[in-house]
Amino acid sequence: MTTPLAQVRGLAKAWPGQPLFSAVDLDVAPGEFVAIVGESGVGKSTFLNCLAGLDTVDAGSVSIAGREVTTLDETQQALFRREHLGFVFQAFHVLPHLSVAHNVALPLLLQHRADDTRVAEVLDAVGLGGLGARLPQTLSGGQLQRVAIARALVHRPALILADEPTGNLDPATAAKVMDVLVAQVHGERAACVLVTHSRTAAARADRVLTLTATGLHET
Ligand SMILES: Nc1ncnc2c1ncn2[C@@H]1O[C@H](COP(=O)(O)OP(=O)(O)OP(=O)(O)O)[C@@H](O)[C@H]1O
Repeated sequence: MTTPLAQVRGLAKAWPGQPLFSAVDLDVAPGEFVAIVGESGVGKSTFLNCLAGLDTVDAGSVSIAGREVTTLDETQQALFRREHLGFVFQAFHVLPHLSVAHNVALPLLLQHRADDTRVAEVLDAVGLGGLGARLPQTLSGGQLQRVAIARALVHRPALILADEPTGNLDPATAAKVMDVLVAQVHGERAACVLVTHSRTAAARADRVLTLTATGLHET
């Protein structure tokens, strides 16, 4: 059996006065695409943040690429994320004063691996070829979402975490974005955890799991 790229055991999380989930177990293999669905407010985005070390956990362990993420200090977590993770947030977090190409290049620049050819390649892949010199404010919401996706993929991360990446897109563009994610996962053997309310997007995953208060369940 392939060693999991991400392994979660007994994860539990509550906000003050608001228990979310407990007993969450998950294995994601390299080259595997997992979709997580579930009722609004159950804690899907929080779960992704826990995987990325962006939110603390109350119990359990998260191992990614053989490293126990929950025991790293903040600096170590930031370096770990930079190298191993690509994160597509619900809010795009695109930097307004940088060009589209510069925004997409950031993960490479942070690792001192500038690569204009790769930036052009991912912009092409998400249908934004030729828009690299533009400023984000001149793009539509759907185009900004694709900038965020290109930025999450540009450094070929081992694990892609995507929070509703097609939420702002029309069906045709959403399908194209899912094509890019699937190609990255299956072509580059990245692992991907996608959180979505879209049945169409979830259907592109290898496995669909439902998050409830008592864990992740096969659907
Ligand atoms: N930093 C935070 N501090 C306190 N409560 C929070 C925080 N982040 C999220 N929550 C609360 O935790 C609950 C779960 O939020 P989360 O966004 O993880 O759910 P979700 O399943 O992704 O929801 P949706 O499908 O609507 O996006 C919500 O009630 C939210 O208000």
